[in-house]
Amino acid sequence: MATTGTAAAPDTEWSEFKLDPESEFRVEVDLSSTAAFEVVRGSAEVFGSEVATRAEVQLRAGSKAAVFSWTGAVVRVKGSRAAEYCAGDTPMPSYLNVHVALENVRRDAAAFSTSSNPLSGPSVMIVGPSDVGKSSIAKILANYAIKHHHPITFASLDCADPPLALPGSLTATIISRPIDIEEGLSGTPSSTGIQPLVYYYGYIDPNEKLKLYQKQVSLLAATVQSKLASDPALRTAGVLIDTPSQFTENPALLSHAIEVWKPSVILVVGHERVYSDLARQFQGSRDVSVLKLAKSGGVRIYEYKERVRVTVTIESSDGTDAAKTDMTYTRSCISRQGVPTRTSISQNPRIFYGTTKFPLSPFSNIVSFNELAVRRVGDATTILASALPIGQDRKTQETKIVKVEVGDILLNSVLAVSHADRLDAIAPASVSAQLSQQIKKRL
Ligand SMILES: Nc1ncnc2c1ncn2[C@@H]1O[C@H](COP(=O)(O)OP(=O)(O)OP(=O)(O)O)[C@@H](O)[C@H]1O
Repeated sequence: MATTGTAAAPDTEWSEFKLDPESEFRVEVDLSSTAAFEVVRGSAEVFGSEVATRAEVQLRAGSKAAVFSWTGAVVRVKGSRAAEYCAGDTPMPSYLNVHVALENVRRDAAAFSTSSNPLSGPSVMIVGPSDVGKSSIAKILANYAIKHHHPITFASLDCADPPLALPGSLTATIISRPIDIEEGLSGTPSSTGIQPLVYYYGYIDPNEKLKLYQKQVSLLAATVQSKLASDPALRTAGVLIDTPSQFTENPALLSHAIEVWKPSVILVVGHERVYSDLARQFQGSRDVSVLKLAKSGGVRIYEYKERVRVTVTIESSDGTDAAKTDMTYTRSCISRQGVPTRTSISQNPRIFYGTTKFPLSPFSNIVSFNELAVRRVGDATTILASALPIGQDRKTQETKIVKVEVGDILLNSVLAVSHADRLDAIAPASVSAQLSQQIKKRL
């Protein structure tokens, strides 16, 4: 479909766009300022969340959005935009087909489940390289499930960009309301009142401490599965599992996650080789279906330069504009530049102060160091393999619990607050999702 819209207007004025049925309006906001859009007529959605008519939706600096309409709509936009256009060629019909198939499985699971033979809904793992729209597809499928009144479990194994916690975390949550368009999952209250489940891995690349990462993935899977087993509504709705791009590069990561999560559907987005490997592996299987999904043309890979500019903004932030900056860019920038993760985390005010719509009120809670027991998972010292005790290898060091002497070593560090009730249970325990302590302020 040809691009339609009004001629370039000043940032403060609305520009109107007419959307044909099954087309979407894509907008990329400038890195330095914000924008807003409104659905004037018709019905439209953003990643499956319906947009109210005549309600202004704010878009953060550097963010991208796709306003999709099944039946046609008129949208208008204002603010600083780097790009905007309408596209008629979208993979949304194929995403809807997947949803319909998942919905059939949910319906059958609910209809034929008995106490002696409890049936489960689909467990869907989404796999693909970086920037192909995996998280967006997970959101679309979650929102569509919620439209059918299914509270659904949403797990993210993407430790670089977890939707609900600090980078370095693996998370799972139950969502029963449409995902907030402006704030994402972190701005979507769970009407079930259940806190998100967070396991802290502490690095943004799963390969950095492979054994530790796999251990945390297994723990998250086991906890989610036991929750689903005890709750028929959640079990029949199933689970959506978003994964990091490294799963397409390191087969050990992918096969381990498949082993512990036991997905019934694997959606492969934008990666032929992984799709054909998995399709071959599960050929003829009645338990696992492997499907290939097309990447949306709207998902654009960020240029290295763009990512660097955003990081600079965050690091010199005073809590205003940078507070609205999307972590997606930060994360990629950190990994590319080799900047220590914790520096950028502690200097990103959004994590501690929230956003304009959902402000947080962090507070200091003075605790004597004598009352704190600080432990690090993994031995930071690099010991020669030949110097390790017999039967131990470097991998076992990655999950070792090491005592940390409180002091300067914690400067600029963010600590996870463990739910463990005993020190020797720290490793298998989840951590608090309500992390609002900035240790450096107290040192
Ligand atoms: N159809 C679309 N039109 C415009 N932008 C889109 C579209 N789909 C996704 N995006 C945007 O593209 C960016 C990348 O999408 P997303 O985070 O879903 O990809 P991903 O594969 O999960 O990335 P990563 O592996 O790096 O976490 C996001 O900013 C998202 O808002």
